[in-house]
Amino acid sequence: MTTPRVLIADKLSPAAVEIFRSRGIEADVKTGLAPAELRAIIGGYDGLAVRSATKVTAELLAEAKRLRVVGRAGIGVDNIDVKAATARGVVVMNTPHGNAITTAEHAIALMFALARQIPEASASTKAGKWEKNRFMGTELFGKTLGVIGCGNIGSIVADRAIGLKMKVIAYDPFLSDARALELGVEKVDLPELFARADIITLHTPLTEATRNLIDARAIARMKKGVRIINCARGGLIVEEDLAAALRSGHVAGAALDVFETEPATDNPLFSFENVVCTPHLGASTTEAQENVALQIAEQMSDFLLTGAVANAINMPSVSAEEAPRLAPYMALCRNLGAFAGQLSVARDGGFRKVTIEYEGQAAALNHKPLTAAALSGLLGPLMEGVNMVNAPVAARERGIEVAETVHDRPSEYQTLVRISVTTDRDTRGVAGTLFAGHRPRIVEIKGIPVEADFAHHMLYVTNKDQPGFIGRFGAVLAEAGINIATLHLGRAEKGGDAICLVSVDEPVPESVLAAVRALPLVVQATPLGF
Ligand SMILES: NC(=O)c1ccc[n+]([C@@H]2O[C@H](COP(=O)([O-])OP(=O)(O)OC[C@H]3O[C@@H](n4cnc5c(N)ncnc54)[C@H](O)[C@@H]3O)[C@@H](O)[C@H]2O)c1
Ligand SMILES: O=C(O)[C@H](O)COP(=O)(O)O
Repeated sequence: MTTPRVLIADKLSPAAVEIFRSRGIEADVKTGLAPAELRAIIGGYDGLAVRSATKVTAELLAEAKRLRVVGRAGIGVDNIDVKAATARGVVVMNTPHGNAITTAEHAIALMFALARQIPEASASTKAGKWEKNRFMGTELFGKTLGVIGCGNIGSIVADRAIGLKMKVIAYDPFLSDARALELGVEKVDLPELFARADIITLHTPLTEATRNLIDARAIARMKKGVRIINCARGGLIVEEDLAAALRSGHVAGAALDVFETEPATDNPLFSFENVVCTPHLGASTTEAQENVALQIAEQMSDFLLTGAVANAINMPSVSAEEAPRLAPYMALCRNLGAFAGQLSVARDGGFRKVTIEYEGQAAALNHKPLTAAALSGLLGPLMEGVNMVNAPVAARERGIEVAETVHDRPSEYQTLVRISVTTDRDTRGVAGTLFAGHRPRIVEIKGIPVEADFAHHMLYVTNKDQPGFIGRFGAVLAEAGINIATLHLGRAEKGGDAICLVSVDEPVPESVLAAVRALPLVVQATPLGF
């Protein structure tokens, strides 16, 4: 394996470089590059590590021919075109917990800053004004805090606010009653939160559903004198609507760490005295930056070196312990998928449904990545650059139904995976096992037992089980100078349907295939490659 190369494109703690290098990965730090500069060099890297500054766009990904992973040292991935990355088979991973406490603390700090006008009071005091009567604050004790988005950060904010003796109400469509009880928050719907909260704090990701969540209509439903804190993402608030509400006095103040356009150097909200601003500092503590840098470097290294996948947005997880155990199964599933895919495309042109069955030891494994591997093999004949990241999406986009069945019945084999593909004409199944615990081997084709290893060049022939086939078949290949490496036969019953799977030392030319197909007793012949 060539040494993987990673580009660190945003400012990360030096701990990240140390981790990459200690794992034998080449790491270049090039921050502040213009999009064109980044596009010009991205082709040389297997991994890209970013924070929120670098925009990982479809245009950038189009140049990233060798890229396998984008690592976000932080939480929000709205600066990464995850759909485009997925389509190109690039894993996107983040560090979901590394900066959560730090960001929650920033939200609490902003809440105090807002309640006591600390930034303004500090600036005035330092200017020698001693304006003791100008700054009259508001107590947080007993006030109602409305938390919108009660995930990792929102729940830490809630916990700290409860410690301050605030009443916490929360709106989050995915917050269960049990979790709300555990957190000590009251679960409410959005209109109720707007109507009751003295202070509102936002902790949702920026998605199409949350964009412009706080607009003029939402603000009109809030209490007069409400204060709003945003440590999540700029696009959650319509900034002109907030400015209008600050002007009218409906909103008493706002504290913003994030802005619709960043870097925010010229924003109409800057002119308000009762608006506290920080330059996207939510995650900026030494501790959090150390956490996310270490974590993303470890995750990316594990993936690039062992195939382990942690905290991926667009792929099932594979733990570092599982990765070596799953590796031979992934090869088995990919090859079985490729077998079924090549056969179905060659014979019928496409598939409608694929069923993947796991039996014996395979039944106890994490089968999501195995199914993804099977789909990547299956779709190989239909699309270029398919892998475990983009195959499940590609299958969905093509309307292919994917079913997984895990059997707990005793299996004839210690471990078995079977892939059945339904086309408009037929359903064909192929099953395989791991020989000696690691070597993928075919054990059944269309219900007919046959034992064969996967090989680079193979020829799959179905024929009538009658004397004379093997001699003629061998002669056709021999006349064409094609050496048979292995030959495996199977039949449904004496004199019935039979199959012949051979591995050969070179690809079988079309003229030879035609000669094989013309032989008496031959039903079909399909070249396969693995
Ligand atoms: N300012 C910063 O520096 C900084 C730092 C870290 C994270 N963030 C931002 O904070 C966001 C939240 O981070 P997290 O770690 O708590 O994420 P999380 O995924 O743990 O929590 C997000 C919560 O939002 C909820 N949610 C989703 N859609 C919603 C909707 N329409 N209405 C209400 N709730 C909804 C989810 O159910 C989830 O519980 C991140 O996506 C990121 O954008 C900002
Ligand atoms: O989503 C995040 O993790 C935060 O917005 C932090 O962004 P940053 O890494 O650019 O500080």
